[in-house]
Amino acid sequence: MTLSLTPEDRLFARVGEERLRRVLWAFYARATADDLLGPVFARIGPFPRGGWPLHIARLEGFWRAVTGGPSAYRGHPGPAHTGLGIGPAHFGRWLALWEQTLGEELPAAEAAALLGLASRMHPNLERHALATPPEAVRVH
Ligand code: HEM
Repeated sequence: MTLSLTPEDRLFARVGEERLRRVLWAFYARATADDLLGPVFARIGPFPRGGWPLHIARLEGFWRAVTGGPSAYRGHPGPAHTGLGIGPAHFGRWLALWEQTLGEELPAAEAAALLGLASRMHPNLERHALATPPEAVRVH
């Protein structure tokens, strides 16, 4: 019998949970120090303290889920990006830093796969980012 696993199913095992965690801490160290992205992440607290351990744990759950690993993540990434005041420039920078971090932390195939996943999520997340927050919608 042949197991028909997609590349994403095997991705979590290939990356490994320790390396995934290292990627996330390295990425957010970079993102929080970035002139464009940093101020947006201030809401989570001073990196690496404040709400960061919890936030990274949440993001780890998300990346475990999308790479086919065991995960208890049940969040809604789209709406989390509404009302932050971010747009295409932020996403462009986010993806550039993601690519840079992946290139430093992972072998080329795994780096490319994780970059591909984020690139595919980009349009949907950006659509949410540009949407009007529900609380700002005027009711006539
Ligand atoms: C393709 C690119 C991106 C991916 C894959 C991504 C992924 C995520 C995920 C999975 C969460 C957690 C959602 C939850 O709480 O369940 C999150 C939250 C967040 N993201 Fe992103 N993100 C991206 C781009 C960005 C950009 C460009 C910014 C701008 C700086 C940003 C800022 C944030 C912030 C501030 C939160 C926390 C929101 C809150 O709970 O207060 N993200 N992101």
